[in-house]
Amino acid sequence: MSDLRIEGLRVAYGSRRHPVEVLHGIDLHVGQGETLGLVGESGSGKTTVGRAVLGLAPVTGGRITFDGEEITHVSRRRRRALARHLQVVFQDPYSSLNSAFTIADILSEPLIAQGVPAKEAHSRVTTLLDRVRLPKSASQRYPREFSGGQRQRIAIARALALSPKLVICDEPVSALDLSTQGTVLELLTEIQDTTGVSYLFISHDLAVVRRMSHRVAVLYRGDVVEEGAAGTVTSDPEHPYTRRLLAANLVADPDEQAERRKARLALKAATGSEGSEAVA
Ligand SMILES: Nc1ncnc2c1ncn2[C@@H]1O[C@H](COP(=O)(O)OP(=O)(O)OP(=O)(O)O)[C@@H](O)[C@H]1O
Repeated sequence: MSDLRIEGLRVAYGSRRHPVEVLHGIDLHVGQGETLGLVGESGSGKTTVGRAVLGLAPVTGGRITFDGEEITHVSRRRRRALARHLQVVFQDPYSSLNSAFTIADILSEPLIAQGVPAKEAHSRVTTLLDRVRLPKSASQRYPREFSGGQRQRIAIARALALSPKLVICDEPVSALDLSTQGTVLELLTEIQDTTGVSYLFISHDLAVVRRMSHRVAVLYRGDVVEEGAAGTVTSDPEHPYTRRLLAANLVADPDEQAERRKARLALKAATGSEGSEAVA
């Protein structure tokens, strides 16, 4: 079973004296084998929702339950144990994999952290690589030897190592070119079909969310303004904000998008800004 419920979730950054609330009491539900797409413009709070589920955001109100257990605030020990069921794939496959380790080490590390003996963990690497359609020979290589799409497939393999019930996919294809995006999305769908894993699929791209999700929730400035079946929300939205989002997506020119993405990546490379953490 996999059942994630978010009820009245509030998150505030800043100091205790000067809190800045970025989620204003939102409700979301991700059922067994389901993909809930979470869409919204930059800064609407999407990543913060994922971080709150992983215990990485300052939650000030509401509750998060997973399979009936309240996980809003749990001990470090319990959080580590929960990592067995709750995993994450981040946007940036360049910084989410530790460049100092071989792929075999990267894929076996979550298993070892959960108490699987090293030898057995290493023996599972080939199966994991196979699942994301990478050859066995990849195991002795380093992240820098792979393309962006291949690295994202390695990140997906790592997230799957513990056979989690739910994976938070936070903009998992935004850093990839269009054809590579397709391959990675197809892979995520195939994995869901065979394993029954649930996804909380975060993206600013309504087209990607429409393709991946059973249901879609639209986040606007920290509030869920619309939620429903993916087809309905993305083709016949009720809320004016969703309509604007849809219009913006429809007029988006793929070449222009590619240019913007290139500029973002160049900026990231220059400033080293957008980091990401691994959750073992
Ligand atoms: N660690 C932090 N400290 C202070 N403010 C933060 C922090 N992380 C996020 N915020 C703020 O919270 C708001 C929501 O951010 P969040 O990253 O969740 O949005 P998002 O919808 O995922 O945006 P993007 O698509 O750009 O990643 C933004 O105003 C952001 O500036």
